[in-house]
Parts: sequence; C-alpha cells; structure tokens
Amino acid sequence: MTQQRGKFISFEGIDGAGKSTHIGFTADYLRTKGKELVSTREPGGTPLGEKLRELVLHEKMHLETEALLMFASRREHLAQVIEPALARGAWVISDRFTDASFAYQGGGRGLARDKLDALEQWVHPHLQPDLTLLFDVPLEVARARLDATRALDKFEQEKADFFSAARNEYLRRAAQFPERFRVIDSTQTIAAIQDQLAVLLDALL
Ligand SMILES: Nc1ncnc2c1ncn2[C@@H]1O[C@H](COP(=O)(O)OP(=O)(O)OP(=O)(O)O)[C@@H](O)[C@H]1O
Ligand SMILES: Cc1cn([C@H]2C[C@H](O)[C@@H](COP(=O)(O)O)O2)c(=O)[nH]c1=O
Repeated sequence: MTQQRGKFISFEGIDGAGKSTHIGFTADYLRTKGKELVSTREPGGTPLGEKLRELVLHEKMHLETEALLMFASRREHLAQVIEPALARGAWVISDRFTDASFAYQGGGRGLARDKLDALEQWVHPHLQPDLTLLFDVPLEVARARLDATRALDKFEQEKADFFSAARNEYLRRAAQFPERFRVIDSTQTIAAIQDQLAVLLDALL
C-alpha cells in the first residue's frame, strides 16, 4: 500500500504577531489526533540551516545575499526535513516558509518580485504548503508583544515602514493564493484564536 503524503502547514506574520504561541497549540492538537508531527522553522530547521540563520539574523549583508541565503537554507530544509517527512506521511508545521521571503526581502527590503519568483521556482517548483496561517496584527500590537527583555535581532530592529511593507506583502500574497492562506486576526484572545485554529485543522484532517 502506498503511504499517504503528510500535510504541510506554514505559520506566517510579522515579528511578534503570535506565530510561536500558536505553533505549540497546533502541534499538541495534531498529536492528539494521532498525527506524526515535525515542528520546524525557517531560516533553520537543519544543522546547516541553523548556521545560516545565525548569519542572516545577525550580520549585515547585501539584500540579494540575504535572499539567497534564505533560499539556500530552505533548499536544505526541503531536502533534509520537509520532503522526507511528508513522503513518510508525517505532518510538517513550519514557523515561516517562502511567503516570509516575499514579505521581508520583497516587501520590507524592496527586492524585485520577479527575482523572488525565480528563486521560488528554482527551489520548490512543485511544493506549496497545504495551509498557510497568516497571523495578522497592526504593527504597534506586534511591537508591544516583542519581549522587552531580550536583545532584538537584525529584522526586529527594523523601523515601522519595513514592517508595514512586510505586512502589506503578506496580505497581498494571501489575496493572491486564497486556496491555501487563512488570515487570522491575531488581536483576538489566544483562546479565540485556538478555537478558530481547531476548526481550520479539522478541515484538513
Ligand atoms: N493573541 C494574543 N494576545 C495577547 N498576547 C499574545 C497573543 N498572541 C501572542 N501573544 C504574546 O505575544 C508575545 C509574542 O508572541 P510569539 O512569540 O508567539 O510571536 P511570534 O510571532 O512568534 O514572534 P517572533 O516572530 O518574533 O518569534 C508572547 O509573549 C505571547 O504570549
Ligand atoms: C524565513 C524567512 C525569515 N525572515 C526573517 C523573519 C524574522 O524576522 C526572522 C526569523 O525570526 P523568527 O523569530 O524565527 O520569526 O527572519 C526573512 O527575512 N526571510 C525569510 O525568508
């Protein structure tokens, strides 16, 4: 009997929107439904990807270098983690995927969209998440939620204009790909969001 392919769910949103909070809930929820679950993140998710993450989050670099390193990390992540897991029937939940490159390198930094389209076509021409959960919040709410006690990384130190452009690009992608995106109003309470997530996840089971 052929193994049924697992499902791939990506979590997106500007920094502080609440992704990490809801990834924990989603992982627990899917495990209670008997799914083998792989919880991972980008940039990162592999030993090499984690080294690249350190670089892109902390070193100044040319915009195109940054975009290429994001996709290099993604290529490794797909080969080592995402594709094998899906093939054996596991579900993969990833804290960010390619929509983040469109939002941050495209919207935030202004990299031309056709370059990002070309990288996406190169690195994963046939694979897209089955579901992309976009946690959407006004910038001020996200900023206020970022932990005031920890040091902010290179992206988190960006100004309001950067996050405004990143948020707009996320919303543009959501409108472009309505079949896989669900936009969640992340100003709601955590409990209200979890109720909404349970409904969305049940629809995918
Ligand atoms: N709906 C919510 N209402 C109130 N507080 C929330 C909500 N969602 C998340 N938070 C709180 O906001 C903070 C940031 O949340 P979280 O770490 O999940 O954001 P994130 O989007 O993963 O951020 P980053 O991308 O920077 O890691 C946490 O302290 C979390 O408890
Ligand atoms: C995948 C990806 C990520 N980024 C940025 C977005 C965030 O600011 C950081 C990752 O931090 P998080 O706390 O784990 O969310 O990286 C990006 O600019 N481009 C990308 O493709």
